[in-house]
Amino acid sequence: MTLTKQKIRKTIATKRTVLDPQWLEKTSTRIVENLQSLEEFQSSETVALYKAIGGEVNLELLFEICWSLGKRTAIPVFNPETRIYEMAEITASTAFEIGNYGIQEPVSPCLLPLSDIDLIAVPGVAFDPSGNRLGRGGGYYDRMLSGFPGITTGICFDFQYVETVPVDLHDRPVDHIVSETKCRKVPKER
Ligand SMILES: Nc1nc2c(c(=O)[nH]1)N(C=O)[C@@H](CNc1ccc(C(=O)N[C@@H](CCC(=O)O)C(=O)O)cc1)CN2
Ligand SMILES: Nc1ncnc2c1ncn2[C@@H]1O[C@H](COP(=O)(O)OP(=O)(O)OP(=O)(O)O)[C@@H](O)[C@H]1O
Repeated sequence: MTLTKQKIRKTIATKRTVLDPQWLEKTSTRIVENLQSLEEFQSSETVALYKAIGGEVNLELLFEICWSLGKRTAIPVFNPETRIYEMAEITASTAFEIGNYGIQEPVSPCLLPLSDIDLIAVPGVAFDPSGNRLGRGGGYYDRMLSGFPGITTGICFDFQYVETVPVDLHDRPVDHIVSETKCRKVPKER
């Protein structure tokens, strides 16, 4: 029997609340290193990252690394009119404020069309070997990714890599899953 989405969210959320901040930082650094070893990351000119909340892998280091490599970076920003997330460019001089769901967002977003983005680093509550992703439940990334032609890379700690994630029709699998121990390439559908 597959666990329901709600049940997996609860199990992982409990594990996330007890993470040691030092472990989280150290392990996030290893994940950032692993992500940099991906060929698709190396060849990307524009990458979308995220501003971490509640026990998520912290990608803060990666923004500066991207800029020093000449890559542009973006993060999701909430559009209150459409109630969907869009991508906005982030530079070293971007000013942030606390946005929707308590996540940092740029004060004056400079929107980037998804077609300008080569790779999206996707946060998740859990991922499975087929690249299926369980998110926080808003369906926001699912909606963004449904119109995205580029590479998607799931970002998680090993404890979030589970046997199976229940899938819905709208769920789009990611192309890779990067954790602290490895970069997993998701096998293409046969
Ligand atoms: N860092 C980060 N940015 C992101 C996402 C994400 O998962 N992580 N999103 C991914 O789509 C979008 C925001 N979606 C979100 C959806 C729900 C909740 C949330 O807190 N929901 C429940 C609690 C569930 C939980 O903690 O797991 C709540 O409202 O209380 C947060 C963000 C866009 N930006
Ligand atoms: N591409 C889409 N188009 C329309 N509705 C969608 C789409 N993707 C997801 N939804 C809706 O959003 C809701 C939440 O979906 P789901 O439980 O898969 O979220 P999630 O992937 O865990 O969340 P998130 O992507 O925000 O992290 C569902 O009611 C689903 O029907």
